[in-house]
Amino acid sequence: MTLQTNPSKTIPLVDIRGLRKRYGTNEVLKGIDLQIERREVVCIIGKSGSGKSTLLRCINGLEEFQEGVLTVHGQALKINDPHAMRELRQNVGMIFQSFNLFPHLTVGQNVMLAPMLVKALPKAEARRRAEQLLARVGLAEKFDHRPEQLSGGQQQRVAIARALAMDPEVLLCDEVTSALDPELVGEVLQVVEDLAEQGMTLMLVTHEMNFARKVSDRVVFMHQGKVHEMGPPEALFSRPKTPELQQFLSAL
Ligand SMILES: Nc1ncnc2c1ncn2[C@@H]1O[C@H](COP(=O)(O)OP(=O)(O)OP(=O)(O)O)[C@@H](O)[C@H]1O
Repeated sequence: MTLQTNPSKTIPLVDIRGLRKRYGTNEVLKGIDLQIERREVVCIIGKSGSGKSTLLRCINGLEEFQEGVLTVHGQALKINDPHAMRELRQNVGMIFQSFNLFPHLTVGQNVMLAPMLVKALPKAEARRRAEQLLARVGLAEKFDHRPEQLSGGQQQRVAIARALAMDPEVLLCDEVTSALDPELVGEVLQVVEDLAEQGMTLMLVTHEMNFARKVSDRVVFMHQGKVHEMGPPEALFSRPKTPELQQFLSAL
């Protein structure tokens, strides 16, 4: 009898091995090894300049890297292969600090655009999906509004709906509340928390430590371009092992 294995059970959704990235002579990622399982919520923390954003940008192909292997859903990221990169971008959603909505389109059109252009989804279907997603982020009634008529928190929730419209396997969030007024942070974090509870695989770069503690399955502390320490949030925040993490946490 041959033993059948289920590849989706054995291969991490995101698999990063020996990743090195340089800007000129400045090595920003110095050999990252990190595996993210399906449905896992991983928060990445660390000082400014430790390479957190660069790591996320490598995962969705926005940045080239010089060494290492990065696979998503078992497919290796090949920056020079446009077909492979198109597939990757469908599997990996990303939300940035700035919302980057198209100002001349309505909220609904912003959410419908990529599925129609990239996935060739018929307009009626794209509309139905956009309506569902906007309802999911609590903005059903804003479908025909322009982005400028929305608060920053609402615009970020539209950006989340737009990323979800491509049905990504994993969603990368890069400091999604950093550009918001403090009173608008909570509504966006709540949407992200809901996604986590619904089983979305998430990688979040965040400075919101309470949030990281609450939603993460695992927290990764980056320091000088390396994964310096990682573990479950209780252990990492309450019993940091390295002086660098102790220092980082005590400076907050
Ligand atoms: N496009 C670029 N060109 C040259 N250097 C860059 C570029 N982007 C980032 N860097 C450098 O790479 C290093 C890591 O930057 P990165 O933005 O990944 O850090 P970070 O941990 O996300 O910081 P922050 O918390 O401030 O966003 C920094 O030294 C930064 O100056």
